[in-house]
Amino acid sequence: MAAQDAAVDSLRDREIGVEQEHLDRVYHRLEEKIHEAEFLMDDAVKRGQVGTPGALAERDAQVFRAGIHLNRLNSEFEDFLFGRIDLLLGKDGERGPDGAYTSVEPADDAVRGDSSADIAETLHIGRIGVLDSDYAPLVIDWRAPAAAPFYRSTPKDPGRVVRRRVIRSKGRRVLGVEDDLMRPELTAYLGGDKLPVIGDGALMAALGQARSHTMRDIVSSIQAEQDLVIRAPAASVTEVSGGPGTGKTAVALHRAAYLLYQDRRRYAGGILVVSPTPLLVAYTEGVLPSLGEEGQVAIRAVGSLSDEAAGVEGATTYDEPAVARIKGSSRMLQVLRKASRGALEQPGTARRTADPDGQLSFGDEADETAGSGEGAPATPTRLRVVAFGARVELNADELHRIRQSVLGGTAPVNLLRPRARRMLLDALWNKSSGRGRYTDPELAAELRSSFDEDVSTETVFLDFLNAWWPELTPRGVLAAMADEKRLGRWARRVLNQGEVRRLARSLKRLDREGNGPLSVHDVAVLDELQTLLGTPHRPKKKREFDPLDQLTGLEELMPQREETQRERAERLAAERTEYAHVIVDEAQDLTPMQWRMVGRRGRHATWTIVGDPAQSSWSDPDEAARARDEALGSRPRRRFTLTVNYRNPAEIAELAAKVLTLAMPGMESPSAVRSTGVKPRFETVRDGDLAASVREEARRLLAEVDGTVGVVVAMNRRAQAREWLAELGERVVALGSLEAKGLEYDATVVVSPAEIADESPAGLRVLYVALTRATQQLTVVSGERDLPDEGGVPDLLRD
Ligand SMILES: Nc1ncnc2c1ncn2[C@@H]1O[C@H](COP(=O)(O)OP(=O)(O)OP(=O)(O)O)[C@@H](O)[C@H]1O
Repeated sequence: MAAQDAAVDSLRDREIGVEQEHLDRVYHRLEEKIHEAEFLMDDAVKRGQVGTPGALAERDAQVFRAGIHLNRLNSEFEDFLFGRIDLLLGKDGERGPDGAYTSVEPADDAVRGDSSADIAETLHIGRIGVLDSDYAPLVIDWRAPAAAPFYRSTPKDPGRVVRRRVIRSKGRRVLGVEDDLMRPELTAYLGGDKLPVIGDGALMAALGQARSHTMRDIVSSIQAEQDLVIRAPAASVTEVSGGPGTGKTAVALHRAAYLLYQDRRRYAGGILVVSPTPLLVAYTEGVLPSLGEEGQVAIRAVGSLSDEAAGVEGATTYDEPAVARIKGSSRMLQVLRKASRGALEQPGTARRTADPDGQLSFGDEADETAGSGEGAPATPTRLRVVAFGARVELNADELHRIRQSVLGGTAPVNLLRPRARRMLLDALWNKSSGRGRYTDPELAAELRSSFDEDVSTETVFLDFLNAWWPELTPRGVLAAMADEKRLGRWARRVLNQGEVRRLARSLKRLDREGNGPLSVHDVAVLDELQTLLGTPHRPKKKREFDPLDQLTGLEELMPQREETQRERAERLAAERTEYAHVIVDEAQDLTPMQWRMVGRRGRHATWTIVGDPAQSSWSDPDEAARARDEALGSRPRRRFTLTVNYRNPAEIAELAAKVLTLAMPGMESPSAVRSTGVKPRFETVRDGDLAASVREEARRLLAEVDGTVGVVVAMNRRAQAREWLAELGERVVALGSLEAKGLEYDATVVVSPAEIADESPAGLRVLYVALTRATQQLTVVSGERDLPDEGGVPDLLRD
């Protein structure tokens, strides 16, 4: 036995040596390329000094190319080279642009009658492609067509692949190799020797690794069904569904990298990834840089998607479910349409001004109303100006009619101000003595234009216009909705009284300008208001001219420039309002109002949408599905389903499936790819001390696993749970049930399933999410409310 082990070890060492030699060759070539690039940069600088337009253009082009080389080659990839495939002879002898043979199917005579065959081609796969000096491929970029068989080939459908090898390396050192044999029935030869096979597969090795607080890329172990999604053509909409842990998030991020590789020019318009929570953004944002992509992809939480509305920090608070339900619903749109127009009228407190008729007016003696009293200045109800030596006045009714007439139609309110101004002048003119003074049209027109000029530059008129048709801000309108009476008017026949009260109350945290903490659902409301209100055009400040700006993408490739790649990505994301491709992660959770917000960012985009209806925390999935359809319009869709759960061991998946049956009867669970033999544990609260029970369990799990422990509680226990765990160090995280979405931990503690399930109408689905976060171990801690049996199993999780 020992002799056999030693033989395996020496075979493994030999194969590691073989790959080490290859990696050495690759690095040697990379160094040559770096020297070339440095030379190009030097040369480019010299050319820049010549100063003729031709030389400058050439310099720019050279700097651009050299920038690409330097930036990519200097990137510290931890495992630059990670895969290899050994292939049979292909059907045709054609080579693709990367130097590899293109055929997927083996030639008819590739396998001999005695089931033996020769390896005709070996390809190494890495994060970027490298050609040797004769343009033969040393490493193929993982996204190139020639690399597809590395992911697609299976023993059932092997194509030309005989052996698929995952190479583990760090920097310049190869640490290990794991092989999968795709054609075990063959006796294959490589250079006359029998093809060796090491280990039993890379996938299991990857899945067994401890988790950290950031997601890893899966580039070396993408599975066939996932690869189909990643490389699906970009046209229109790609929809991916699949249960927890099937790799939807991973696939979506790899797809972003693939699309950029495939058509960088097209996606220079940016890729937006919409994530449900800031926690999931933080968890996933390292994946794209590890794939060599950064600048063009913006990963944003749905609560910070609308910069205009939310500011850079975004929203992190959550409304109670009943309020979230109102704010997210498409009924809200009707309310906002009315509010955005109604907010022009400001009841305010200023009615008690010194106007002789007891009315608020602008003009003559009684105008200084703005700023009097507390709260917003009231909307003036009279405009009085002096024209041709006489007073001309518009009363409340006349003003009302003008307002209604300007507001007819659907144009954004703030953009209607010039029209309002014009109609006011028309009305004043019609009442003035100027009208009818001349019959000659030219003279009449001249008089009219000097009337307009005189009246519209008068302070009285300007102040009136500012108060009567103020520029509205989304936050200001939102704050106006905190007034229950006004909101009641705007929501008539749309929301019932109870809903109006709840909604108004939830907005009381904002001050009059709308400053104050925003909830995640407020953001989509603000974004909608932004569209309904519009932004008046203001001339932009001119930027200084920089010739390098003309080369798109150059800044991203020039690490020595002041702005870092990340800063640039953030700036571009903030400046961008529309994207070339939109990826929606956890799409089942977007509310109708959020779909509208996201839809506006991808009006001309192609889309990738990943989600799982069984994990939806939105109470009316049908309504959300309709809103999704509206956002996507009639674009054709291509649908994929992922079926294998790579995260949870079978023991945990089985338990979660019980809740799935309650939450979505008839819905199938994905099949778990591995089993650990460790069953979930059930604990009940001891001595009524929930904190101590949870803490003790978290501590126990910390000792059991190498990586992270997540403790999931009902949303209203979030703050409490953080305190319970404060002393246990950084490997433990406390999460509200809605925050657990998309995340994973080596071990999790789910606290009181009943509390989580009762939290909202979608509570059972939220519980299903909570139960599917662990890669190794799960403990459920039950309180009284969970009605645990003698084994501690809560009511909801019993057979
Ligand atoms: N092909 C793969 N090779 C290695 N690991 C994988 C593979 N596919 C998925 N995983 C791992 O499985 C875990 C789950 O993946 P991911 O978070 O993308 O799933 P998901 O479908 O988005 O899950 P959920 O719906 O629960 O959020 C991650 O740790 C991911 O790295």
